[in-house]
Amino acid sequence: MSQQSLPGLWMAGPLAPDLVARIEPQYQIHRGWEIKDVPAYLREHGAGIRGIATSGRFGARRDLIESLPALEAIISYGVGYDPIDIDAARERGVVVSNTPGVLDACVADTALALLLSVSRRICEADRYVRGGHWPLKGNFALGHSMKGKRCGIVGLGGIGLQIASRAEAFGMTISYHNRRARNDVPARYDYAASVPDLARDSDYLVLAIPGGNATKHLVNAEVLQALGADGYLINVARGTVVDEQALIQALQAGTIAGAGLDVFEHEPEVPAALRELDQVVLLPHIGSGTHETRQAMADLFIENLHAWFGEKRLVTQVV
Ligand SMILES: NC(=O)C1=CN([C@@H]2O[C@H](COP(=O)(O)OP(=O)(O)OC[C@H]3O[C@@H](n4cnc5c(N)ncnc54)[C@H](O)[C@@H]3O)[C@@H](O)[C@H]2O)C=CC1
Ligand SMILES: O=C(O)C(=O)COP(=O)(O)O
Repeated sequence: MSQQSLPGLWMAGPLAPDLVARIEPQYQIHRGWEIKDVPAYLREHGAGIRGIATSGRFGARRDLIESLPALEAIISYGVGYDPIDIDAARERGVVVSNTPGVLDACVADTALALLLSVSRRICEADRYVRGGHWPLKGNFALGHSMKGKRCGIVGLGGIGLQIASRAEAFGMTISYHNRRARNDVPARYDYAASVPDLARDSDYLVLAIPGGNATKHLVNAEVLQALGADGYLINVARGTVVDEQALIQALQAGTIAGAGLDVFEHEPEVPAALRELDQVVLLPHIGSGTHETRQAMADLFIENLHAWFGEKRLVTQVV
């Protein structure tokens, strides 16, 4: 096939090089982030662009979706699709896929790593040894045991359920908040009708809910107050779910005990006020960041891509 007759793909940002190398022979890739004059480029090439290849980071805005007349499908890498304008896609009859399921275990592992780190003060203790404080100041301060503590999960979906089973293995009890109670989860998981209610009854409030407008600042000053001075916040969801300024104030005032955060409101920028706090563990959005999981995500992304352009179907369809 000549390059011209391959399906055209608008790539919204630099996806993993090995993924791009795998699809490059079968698609004509337009590297959107490298194009200076997008309107002029689209006037010339737009008619051949049938797909957008993107991720939960790069998204797909309404203006891009509306400016591609031949667009059929948005294929996204990652499960979260909050920066993809789903309404715009639906209005245009454009289908959207993501990569759910294959990353659940990995992201749940990250959540548990954060739970352990804040409870046992692992990162602080590491800094204590490296800083040469041990011989001078003696034994390090005590942490908290996770056994017997209450783990409240906001968003009991694919990732949330894997967090629940791991937390149970550490001897924790599980409660959760979703829009509705689930009847397909263990009956011992208590349902809380609101996030403040869940926070009030939790020692650890763990966020595993989608981002976007519907969940923006769901965790605010009221929720943090409800979590209380002995409570910890763990966020492996999206930075936008938490009012970051309210979180900083709660941590500085000791309204909550600490936080473990993989995601931030304006990542990769992380407020200096958070970086200064010892009781906070900060990760650079590595929830799904293992070789194995990224490979599985790339495989599912490519399955969706080929399924759409080969058979007009998607394996994991959002809309
Ligand atoms: N830190 C990281 O690297 C990663 C973060 N994520 C984030 O985790 C999120 C969850 O992923 P999955 O578990 O695969 O999704 P999922 O769709 O399986 O689960 C989400 C759960 O949240 C619930 N929910 C959705 N909106 C809600 C609302 N407004 N109020 C209450 N409950 C609500 C749903 O009913 C569902 O049970 C993703 O959307 C993504 O933003 C996902 C992968 C990696
Ligand atoms: O799948 C998701 O939603 C993710 O957050 C995955 O992380 P990434 O954006 O691929 O680093």
